Amino acid sequence: MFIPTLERQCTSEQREKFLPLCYDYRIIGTYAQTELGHGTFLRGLETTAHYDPNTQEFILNSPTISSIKWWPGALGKTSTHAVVLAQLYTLGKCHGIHPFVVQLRSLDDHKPLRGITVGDIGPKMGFGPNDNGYLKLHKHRIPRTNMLMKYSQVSPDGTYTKPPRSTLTYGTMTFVRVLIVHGSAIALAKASTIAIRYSAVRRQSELRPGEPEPQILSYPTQQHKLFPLLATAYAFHFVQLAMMKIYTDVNDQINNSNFSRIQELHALSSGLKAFTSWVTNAGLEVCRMSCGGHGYSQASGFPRLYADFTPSCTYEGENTVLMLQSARYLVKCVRDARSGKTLPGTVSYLSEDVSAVHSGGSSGRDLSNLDFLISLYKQRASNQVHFASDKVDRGISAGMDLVGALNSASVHLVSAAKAHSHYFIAKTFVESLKLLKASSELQNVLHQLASVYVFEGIAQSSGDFIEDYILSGSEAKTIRQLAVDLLPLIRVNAVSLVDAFSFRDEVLQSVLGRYDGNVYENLFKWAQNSPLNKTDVHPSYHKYLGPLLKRNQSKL
Ligand SMILES: CCCCCCCC/C=C\CCCCCCCCCCCCCC(=O)SCCNC(=O)CCNC(=O)[C@H](O)C(C)(C)COP(=O)(O)OP(=O)(O)OC[C@H]1O[C@@H](n2cnc3c(N)ncnc32)[C@H](O)[C@@H]1OP(=O)(O)O
Ligand SMILES: Cc1cc2nc3c(=O)[nH]c(=O)nc-3n(C[C@H](O)[C@H](O)[C@H](O)COP(=O)(O)OP(=O)(O)OC[C@H]3O[C@@H](n4cnc5c(N)ncnc54)[C@H](O)[C@@H]3O)c2cc1C
Repeated sequence: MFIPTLERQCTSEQREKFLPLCYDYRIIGTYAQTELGHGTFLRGLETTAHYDPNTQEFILNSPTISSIKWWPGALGKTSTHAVVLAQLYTLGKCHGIHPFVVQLRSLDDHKPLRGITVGDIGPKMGFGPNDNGYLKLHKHRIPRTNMLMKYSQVSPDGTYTKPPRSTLTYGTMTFVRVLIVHGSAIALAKASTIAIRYSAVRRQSELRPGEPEPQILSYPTQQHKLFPLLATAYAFHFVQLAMMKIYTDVNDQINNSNFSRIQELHALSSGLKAFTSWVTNAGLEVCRMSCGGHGYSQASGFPRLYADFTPSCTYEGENTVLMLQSARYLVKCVRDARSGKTLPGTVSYLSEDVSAVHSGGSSGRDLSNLDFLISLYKQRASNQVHFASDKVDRGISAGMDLVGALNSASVHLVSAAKAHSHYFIAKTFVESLKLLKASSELQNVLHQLASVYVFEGIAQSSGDFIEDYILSGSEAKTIRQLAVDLLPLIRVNAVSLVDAFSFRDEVLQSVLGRYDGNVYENLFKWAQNSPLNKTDVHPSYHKYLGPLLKRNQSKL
């Protein structure tokens, strides 16, 4: 995050000064924004940067215990520099959060500089090798030119020039949220690879006396656990491509001082980061548990994969907070639509009349047609967004202010943002396949994946579709069955579909997911390397177990 921030927030002179040092690994930096007391509420950050016009320096301080920077990756022991987000004060006025480049450690002996106290925050659930750290600043002075001044400036006499948009400071977070969508796709693809390969190797139980034990991948329940997640990994792959394209386009516009789509990008990236990381987080556990006991071994690769992925739901914007950010924009879009304004692409459906025609019992509608089903996802999203928006309006009519009305409707707002994100993902998956140049055989296989993703997505949220009369109960049941009927067809290509992710064994780091499927021999070999097996009799025997046993044997 250090380099992307410099690339996005530096003036051209600052780029020339700092970026070569980064690219050549002459300095190593981190992004120090979160504090002990605040991670979400950025306007509440307490670190201060007071401008001293006499020396043309900023004086940085951590004024309270809660202002100590806390969590930044590689801050504890590795980074020589940091982008520090601090409240800017100049000529006696506070201008809010701004980014400053701060050198933390000497480039000669790596010791912390004067006014800098840094260290590691201690063991975490995962990311063991990463020294997430703390930073306490005490009257630490930096040159005026170390404030990143592409968008806002402080002149030598202390005069402040404000940015065209205050939220431009948040641009790096948007970029990383887009990367996390990619990270979700990768993590779920890895977990699917491990679980499906292992399920093809593992044989268990005797269905009928005398018959060989079947591969567990042949059980419909195992397929029902894993194949929708496999399809989701493919869906997220296409979504991250689409998300990165939108990000690049909007970022190019921003670089040309066109800020018209910055809100739409923030809302979409926030919703997709939250949606994909939540789904992936849960999916990793389903994949682990589908591998039985061996899934719980470090040898499976799942414990580390989960421990390293799960903070994706928290960092770079806690998921609930980001869903609320997305929903806040959607409510604004409903208002704009109702006042006749044209809405941008990813939200234009909110101005369409997508009112459902209740299907009743036998609808005669083609419930296997993906384009039709995507229109139902659209209906569901539109209904949820309008419902939540109306709730906000009712809150205001009841005398609440906007903040109060948004907060009171927040549970529904999160549901609406989830439905919006889900519609975007399902639509993007189906549309991406139409554009794919592939053989008819491959198109057929991918269509099966898109179908099981769309069917299962409705099955798992059928309440949304039934409550709003988008589907009847019997139609929802039919769609649920359509998903189950697809499973044996996907089974034929399941291993090939995970092999297609092309994870090398060294990257997958999983004995269960080895490409050669030689699991048992390698599990046994892996166990031999366990530290506990260095000696046949563990040293602790002589200190504890031996004396205990001998003492009790003498009583026999
Ligand atoms: C091109 C090169 C590509 C290279 C790709 C390489 C290949 C990659 C391969 C694989 C990828 C896998 C790897 C994936 C992992 C990536 C690494 C992950 C490591 C990350 C480590 C974690 C780092 C961190 O956690 S850094 C700290 C993160 N902190 C946050 O995110 C804080 C979250 N909180 C907030 O953002 C705030 O709540 C808030 C600012 C959103 C809201 O605060 P507020 O109350 O002050 O404001 P309001 O709600 O009133 O909003 C005000 C106003 O601002 C708008 N807004 C807010 N944020 C933004 C934004 N980001 N952009 C635009 N606009 C924003 C908001 O909408 C409001 O607008 P209004 O118009 O409504 O007023
Ligand atoms: C592994 C890891 C790496 C990190 N790396 C970095 C880094 O490099 N740099 C950096 O600056 N930070 C980093 N962070 C910090 C991270 O960005 C924050 O933890 C994150 O932004 C969440 O903020 P918080 O911890 O204050 O959670 P909080 O916001 O306190 O969240 C706690 C709960 O409060 C709820 N909540 C908060 N606000 C609202 C609201 N307005 N409405 C409804 N509910 C709300 C949340 O939904 C959540 O359930 C990292 C964190 C982790 C775990």
